[in-house]
Amino acid sequence: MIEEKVGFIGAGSMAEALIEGLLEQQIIAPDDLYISDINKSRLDELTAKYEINQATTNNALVSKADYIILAVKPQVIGQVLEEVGPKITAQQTVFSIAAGVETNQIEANLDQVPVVRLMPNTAALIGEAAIAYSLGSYAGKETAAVVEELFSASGTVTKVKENLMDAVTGLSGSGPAYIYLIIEALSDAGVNMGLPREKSTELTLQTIIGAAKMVKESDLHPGELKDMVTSPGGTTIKGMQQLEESGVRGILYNTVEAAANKSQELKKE
Ligand SMILES: NC(=O)C1=CN([C@@H]2O[C@H](COP(=O)(O)OP(=O)(O)OC[C@H]3O[C@@H](n4cnc5c(N)ncnc54)[C@H](OP(=O)(O)O)[C@@H]3O)[C@@H](O)[C@H]2O)C=CC1
Ligand SMILES: O=C(O)[C@@H]1CCC=N1
Repeated sequence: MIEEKVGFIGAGSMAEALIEGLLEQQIIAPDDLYISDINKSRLDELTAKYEINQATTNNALVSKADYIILAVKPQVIGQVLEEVGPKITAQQTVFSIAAGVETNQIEANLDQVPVVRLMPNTAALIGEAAIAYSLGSYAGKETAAVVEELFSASGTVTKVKENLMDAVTGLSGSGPAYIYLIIEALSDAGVNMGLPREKSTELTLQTIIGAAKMVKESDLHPGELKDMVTSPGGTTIKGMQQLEESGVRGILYNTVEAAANKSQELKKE
């Protein structure tokens, strides 16, 4: 367990996923975790649920935490930084999980403080997040080690150049939602063909988990694995024809591009 104190400004769904990951994996003791939020009922809910500390103001949290995680919406990051920036010292580290917000925008409100831009996803709740990060101008190897220490139990952690963070956001930050839609649609499709809902969802889930594990563990290209499923003149290739005719590849390109572009735009909002 780490000795440092961690504070979340913003107690929304992503903060909760990270908090649950940190506690579940025993990275930090509940007594060393602080949260603040303008929504008092949400704050009460999370502090009661996880038995963590509630800070009455964002600045009260800053006075307690070694690592400060900005988990508010991108649109309010500027106002939060104006409020807390003057109180943060170079002995602390600021993490921002806000989509689109660049480290230099954050550094502009701070005095030579190490800053980490982090893009997790909600699977942190179960230790299965895809997490990417980039470092600001005052963050070096020591800060990178802190990122690993804090978040590697919440999923995979990978460092990328900051100019790739919008792409990461469009792919893996938003990605769980795309997959949930696919799971729901496949389950519906099974029901449409007569399967009971429970069976259809169970079969859908295991198919997705199995296929993902095959790609991860077999070292084979997804195309080769697809070829192994498609018997000549069989059922799979007929299904594939439908997928290709629907333009599913282009739809996925466009989906990630649209989300990444939105991430780019958020920095200006
Ligand atoms: N959800 C996700 O899957 C992911 C989200 N992110 C990023 O995480 C951040 C949070 O997203 P998410 O958890 O979905 O959003 P939420 O809206 O669920 O959480 C944000 C919380 O911050 C509160 N808040 C607003 N203003 C302030 C303030 N001035 N001081 C303190 N708290 C405040 C909000 O209260 P109120 O609701 O009353 O405004 C809300 O409870 C965003 O920047 C997003 O880009 C990154 C990766 C994945
Ligand atoms: O939808 C959003 O803006 C956030 C960022 C990535 C996932 N959720």
